[in-house]
Amino acid sequence: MKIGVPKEIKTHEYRVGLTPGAVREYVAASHGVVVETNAGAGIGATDDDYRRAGATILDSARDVFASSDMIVKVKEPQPSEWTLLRETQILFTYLHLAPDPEQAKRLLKSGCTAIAYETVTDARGGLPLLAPMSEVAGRLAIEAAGAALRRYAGGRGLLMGGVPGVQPARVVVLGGGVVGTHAARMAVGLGAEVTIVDRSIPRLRELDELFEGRVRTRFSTIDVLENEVFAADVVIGAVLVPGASAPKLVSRGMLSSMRKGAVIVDVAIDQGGCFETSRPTTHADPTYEVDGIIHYCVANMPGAVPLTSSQALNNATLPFGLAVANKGFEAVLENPHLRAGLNVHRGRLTSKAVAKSLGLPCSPIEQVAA
Ligand SMILES: NC(=O)C1=CN([C@@H]2O[C@H](COP(=O)(O)OP(=O)(O)OC[C@H]3O[C@@H](n4cnc5c(N)ncnc54)[C@H](O)[C@@H]3O)[C@@H](O)[C@H]2O)C=CC1
Ligand SMILES: CC(=O)C(=O)O
Ligand SMILES: [Mg+2]
Repeated sequence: MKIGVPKEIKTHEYRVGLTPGAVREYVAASHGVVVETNAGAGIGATDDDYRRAGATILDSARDVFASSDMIVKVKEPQPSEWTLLRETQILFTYLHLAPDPEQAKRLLKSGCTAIAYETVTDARGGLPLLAPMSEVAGRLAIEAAGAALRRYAGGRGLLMGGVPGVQPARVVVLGGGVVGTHAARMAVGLGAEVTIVDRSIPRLRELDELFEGRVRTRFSTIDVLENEVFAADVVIGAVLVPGASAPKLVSRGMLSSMRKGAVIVDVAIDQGGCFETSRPTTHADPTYEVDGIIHYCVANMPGAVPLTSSQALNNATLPFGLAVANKGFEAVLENPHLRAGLNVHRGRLTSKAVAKSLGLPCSPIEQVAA
């Protein structure tokens, strides 16, 4: 199969779909790889590095899309890429379609087969292609919150861990999955007072054991959410219902009862965000203020640390990408975890959660594969 890697063009997105090391693996498995010139610039990989790995360098995204059976990317296609996608082409990337009807419409119209990293599953019930970026984003969330808490940035003027004799920041993490756990680890490490709110009691038990009493865990109810959010200096939004739009846990009305200068980092923004007042921002202009509360809602946080992120992402995507390259759509049909990743096929939506969030019909895979 011919695999194509265009350069990422989302604002300040420096990751790359395939690293030179991953290209070697595809080439070793007898696949051809074409890479857009400068696609690896963000991780310091030159065109020559890709040539040495066995890739052919092409001058434009148009050429890459035109000559590939499968496109491996990082972020959802941007408007200029929509028209380059072809019928029967496989697209393997993050999509986050639930809160993005325009993207869904374009993918359906293209006739392509789109596998979304964020809904591919594993045998343990996890999301193996989302997890590495959630690890990165969770850790970055605390760095972002620390910067936004500074007075000149509009924040409360608080040091995350305080100093001896002074109250540290109160950090409340909504959702104790991968993002939430990694955010909590960073916040605990800095000396903050950390509470994790989740609606899964088994998960709260695991977190209690993992952190050995260094975080408070709370079961998510309206009362608990209000009490915790109103007393917080930092709230991290890290909930996920796979494939679906994020539940709105914090309304605009609640902001007026929060501490002025408190910081919201809505990591779940790629699924629409869990604060009513969240809207996607970019690394170029990451924060804005509503009712005295600083909002940070960057939808591609890991793009800021592309060396770490591209490596971690490629480690996770490689076995799945190779399976598709080796077997084509048959790989999706025979592997339930890749099947969970299939969002769009030949003009139909195949993910129940995505279709429900978009209010569109869902076609089971048996129908679309026929
Ligand atoms: N902005 C960015 O750059 C990035 C965003 N993300 C996003 O971060 C979000 C979280 O991802 P993960 O941590 O990997 O998900 P996860 O599935 O590991 O964890 C989600 C947690 O949310 C909990 N939850 C669900 N509904 C809840 C509710 N109503 N109240 C309380 N808890 C609830 C679940 O029980 C689960 O523990 C996703 O939307 C993901 O796409 C991930 C990476 C980068
Ligand atoms: C998960 C995701 O959306 C990202 O890494 O940008
Ligand atoms: Mg995203």
